[in-house]
Amino acid sequence: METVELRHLTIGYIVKGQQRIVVSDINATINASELTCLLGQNGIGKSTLLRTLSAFQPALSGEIYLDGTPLTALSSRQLSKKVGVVLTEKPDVRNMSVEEMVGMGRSPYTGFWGSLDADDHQMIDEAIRLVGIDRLRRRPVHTLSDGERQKCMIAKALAQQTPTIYLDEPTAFLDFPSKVEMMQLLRRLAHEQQKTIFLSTHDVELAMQLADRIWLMEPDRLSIDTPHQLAADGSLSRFIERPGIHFDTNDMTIRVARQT
Ligand SMILES: Nc1ncnc2c1ncn2[C@@H]1O[C@H](COP(=O)(O)OP(=O)(O)OP(=O)(O)O)[C@@H](O)[C@H]1O
Repeated sequence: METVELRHLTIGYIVKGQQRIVVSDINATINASELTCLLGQNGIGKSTLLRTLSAFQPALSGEIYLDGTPLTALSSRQLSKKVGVVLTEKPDVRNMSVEEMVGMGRSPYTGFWGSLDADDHQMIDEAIRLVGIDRLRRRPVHTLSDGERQKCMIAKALAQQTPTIYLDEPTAFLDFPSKVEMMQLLRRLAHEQQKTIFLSTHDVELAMQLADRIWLMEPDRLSIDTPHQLAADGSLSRFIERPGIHFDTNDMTIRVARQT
């Protein structure tokens, strides 16, 4: 069980020598055995947070602890055995098959050029089966559709067999049933394998139904609670409701008015 703890974490960028703070002083915990969904409007800082948690970019200040160990104390090899990451960047690969790409998830254990043993192959097969891309396994990754590639990159993170997985908009390109299946799979992995799963999404209705906990990022605050509690205290209405968009807090559904 791995728990992620953020202490006084300030995230953002250095632009022309000046700090550009995106979110300041985050104090929070991401729990193991839970699916946690990060919601917030465009440009609010979701990717920045995920990249900072994954050590792809430095925090401006504060600390991130992975099961009590500061993230900055871990080597990249140690980190790759603890945290699997699926970001939105397209992988820059040619002539690598889906099976080989998913196999790259095993590289923390085998080394980049290391050979895969029977256990590795079993984990690769299992990851491919779980995300439902068996028929794509021999296809070159650069020929996949956006949704197919997204599933492939999620399978790679699953093959990595880490206790923590961060995903930036993992359902963005998926068709509707695939979005549901992917979120259900990630929820199941959190519950059955005690994984810590933290993902950003714009699929608000799915997050409300399937997340154990929601992080709602807004310009002046970060609210963290169960979907029901965030509905009950008005946070989700504040985030969702606009003229012509109504959020029903009781059954947690969104209704959209026809304008004409
Ligand atoms: N390299 C960068 N340098 C400076 N500012 C950046 C950089 N990358 C992103 N930003 C800014 O940081 C803020 C947060 O961006 P981020 O990508 O984290 O938002 P997001 O919540 O993931 O948005 P979206 O839902 O649109 O993907 C935005 O104002 C963005 O313009």
